[in-house]
Amino acid sequence: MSSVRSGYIAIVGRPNVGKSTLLNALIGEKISIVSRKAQTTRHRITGIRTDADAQYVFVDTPGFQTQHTNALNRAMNRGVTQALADVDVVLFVIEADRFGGKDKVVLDLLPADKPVILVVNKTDRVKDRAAFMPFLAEVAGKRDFAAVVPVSAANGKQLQELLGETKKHLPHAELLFAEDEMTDKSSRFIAAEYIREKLFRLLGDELPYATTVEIEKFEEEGDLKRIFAAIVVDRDGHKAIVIGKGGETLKRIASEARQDMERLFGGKVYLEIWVKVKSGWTDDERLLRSLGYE
Ligand SMILES: Nc1nc2c(ncn2[C@@H]2O[C@H](COP(=O)(O)OP(=O)(O)OP(=O)(O)O)[C@@H](O)[C@H]2O)c(=O)[nH]1
Repeated sequence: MSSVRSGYIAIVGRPNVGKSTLLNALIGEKISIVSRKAQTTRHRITGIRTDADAQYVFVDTPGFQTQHTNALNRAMNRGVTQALADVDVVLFVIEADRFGGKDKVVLDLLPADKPVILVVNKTDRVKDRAAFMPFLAEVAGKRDFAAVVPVSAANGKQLQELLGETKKHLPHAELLFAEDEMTDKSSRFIAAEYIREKLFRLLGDELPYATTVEIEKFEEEGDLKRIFAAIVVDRDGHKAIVIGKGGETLKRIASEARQDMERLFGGKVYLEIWVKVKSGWTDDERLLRSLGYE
């Protein structure tokens, strides 16, 4: 049996409990964007943390990111539960000072037979320590949690404990992802990867084989990033596919990629994308290199 553990983890919870902050705190600087191959799997990988003895692969569970309860309900119907069936362990995040209806909605979605760790976040905000213990006990009684771990994602408190509890539920397995599949590439590269990922997701089989993304300008002003990107195709017909009827496809690609970037970069993003035809670009070695395909 391998002494290394490696598995999939979903971070769920109602909007605003700190899921993105927690993910970023757990994976640190090492941001891993999925390769094209990996995107064909059911989950989108949002980050990978590799320690000497464990690899934690965090996956996105669509539906939990939303601010809108209606959309959350719709997502539930689309089978969020099913998506969770594949992960090894679920981190269910709540805030340290409340457990409300929306938390309950999420909790009720979690498969009964899956290890779920209750992550009580934002402990730095707890003022009334005497009231916190009974609160913890009450929430902890709402299901058979694999563990209960109070943390502060923002201050990096108790994250080792959380990783330790999480690790117990990862299968003994060789690394799911080789070290070289993990990147700590530049924001520029990540921006391009997000757009590629949307292209792949929205166009699927229709995606023209020779398509790539070029970041033409990447400007930062405080918290705001202005990103100008081109989707490069090699035929006019392909351009039409990427743009879609009435520009719908391109609009969706841009809007979804922008939301992902804002989540990852933690600030506002202004994203402008256009589609460029460069015939025969696949043969142009210099261009390929400039796009990161060396
Ligand atoms: N005080 C405190 N604030 C936190 C902590 N973790 C996250 N926050 C704040 O809580 C807010 C929501 O955090 P996010 O990480 O965006 O929450 P989320 O669950 O990913 O939110 P959605 O994307 O809407 O689902 C932000 O303002 C964070 O700065 C924490 O440990 N302590």
